[in-house]
Amino acid sequence: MAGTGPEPGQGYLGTGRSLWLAYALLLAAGLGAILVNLLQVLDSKQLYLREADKANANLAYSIAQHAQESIKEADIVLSGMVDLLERGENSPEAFNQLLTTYKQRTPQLAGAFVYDAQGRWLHYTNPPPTADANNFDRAYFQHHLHSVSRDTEVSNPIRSRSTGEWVLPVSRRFDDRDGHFAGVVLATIRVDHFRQFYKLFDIGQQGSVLIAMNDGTIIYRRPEKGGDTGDSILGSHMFQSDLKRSPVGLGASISVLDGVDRVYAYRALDHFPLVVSVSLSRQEVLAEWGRKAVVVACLVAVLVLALILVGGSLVARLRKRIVAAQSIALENRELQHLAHRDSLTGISNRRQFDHALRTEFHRAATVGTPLALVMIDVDHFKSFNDRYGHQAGDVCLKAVSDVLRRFKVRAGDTVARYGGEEFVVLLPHTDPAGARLVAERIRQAVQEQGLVHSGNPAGVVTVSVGVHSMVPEDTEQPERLLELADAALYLAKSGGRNRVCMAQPVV
Ligand SMILES: Nc1nc2c(ncn2[C@@H]2O[C@H](COP(=O)(O)OP(=O)(O)OP(=O)(O)O)[C@@H](O)[C@H]2O)c(=O)[nH]1
Repeated sequence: MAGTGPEPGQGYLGTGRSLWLAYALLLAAGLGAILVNLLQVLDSKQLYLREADKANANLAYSIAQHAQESIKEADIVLSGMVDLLERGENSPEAFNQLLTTYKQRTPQLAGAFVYDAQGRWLHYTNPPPTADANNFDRAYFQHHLHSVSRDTEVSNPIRSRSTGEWVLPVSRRFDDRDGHFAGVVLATIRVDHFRQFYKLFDIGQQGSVLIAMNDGTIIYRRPEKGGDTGDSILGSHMFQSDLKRSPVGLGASISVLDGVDRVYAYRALDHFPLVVSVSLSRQEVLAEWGRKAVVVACLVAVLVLALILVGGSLVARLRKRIVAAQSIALENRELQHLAHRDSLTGISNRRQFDHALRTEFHRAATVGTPLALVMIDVDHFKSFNDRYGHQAGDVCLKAVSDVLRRFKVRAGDTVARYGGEEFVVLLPHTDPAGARLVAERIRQAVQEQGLVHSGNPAGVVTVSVGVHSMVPEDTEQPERLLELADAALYLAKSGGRNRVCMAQPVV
């Protein structure tokens, strides 16, 4: 009987594919979770770096403002001094008193000084180191001596000759009544002023704050280890690259001074030749991110592992169930097959034949095609059993069924054991002449097998065959065909056996 479900092999194949698909989905889910997490972790890293950039930029702005204000205040002092000197209205004592007042009101100032056209000390807040002290050699003095500009000059940091501390010189020239160079006024800003301000900021253990001249000379740098006042930082990435592109910006590089990898913000001052920068160590900026990333990575790994383990075990269980269901289905199919087979001969049994007969009878009635039934009965089989034994009788029945099997040429043909030593062959689309031909061939084939049967006048096993073919009417029942074929078989038996008889036409 043709099955309705997939073949067992196909079933396993389909199941195998589904399971592989399930495993692949599990793997994809795991990989997807890892990927999403990786992207999130990378994104949060950028967030930390952006936050650091923002903090650096704000701080750089603040210290640039601070530096600018500090120098402007010193410049206001210088403007006042130049004004008084050029008007020549004050006595030396009053002028010195004025300088002292300026210094007290401007705490960032280390001192305020006036030098004549030869560099000699005229007025000062701090006394000269020697009686003949002269500042003609100072860079700021030389600048004003050779420049007609009356602008403020901020020069590279120097060690004060009066106090010995590092100072940032802010200076202007003053002229005599004829407009000739008459000397230089100088206000010095303590480098310590910047140190005190910069130590207020939280820049971590390895961050840095820098104020430098725009030729790369360090005014002050925190941390102090690795870059002193007066040293040059011109080789840094900020001076070599960033500042050439833009006066304000962000950057990241490994420090040429201490080898620390930092992210920084820098800013050139608007009115003075100074640059400030604030930087944070990349390692410190990303430390918290790194810790969180490790925790998240561990959690994701555990989750993915759990997903794979739980999912894998579910898929494995599913696999077992499917395999079990398939083997049950296979067994059922085998049982079903066995239920329709005759256990001795392996051909269809009576039940299967009854089913086929009903099906084909109704089909023939519907379509209007002939349906033939050939009934075969072994002759003198009782005597065969008696002579050769029951087992030999079984062998004989199998041999007859083997012959019949050969005559099942069409898919719709049914060869069945009807009972005992009686067999049937159901032939759809077969008219009486065709059915008779098949019946005669069966009879001959059995005889030609030459199975010795001394109880049979023919000397070998023979069969009697009854045949009937009809185009069933809608009103008729399948039993009608059976009755007529059986009647034909009776005729064959009563007519001497080993022959084929057709059913007599019914009037
Ligand atoms: N060995 C064996 N014998 C069977 C089987 N089924 C039925 N028989 C025997 O078949 C014999 C049938 O005998 P009968 O009905 O008298 O028919 P017969 O001897 O063939 O005589 P005719 O049909 O008139 O030629 C009986 O002895 C049954 O026991 C079977 O499965 N195996």
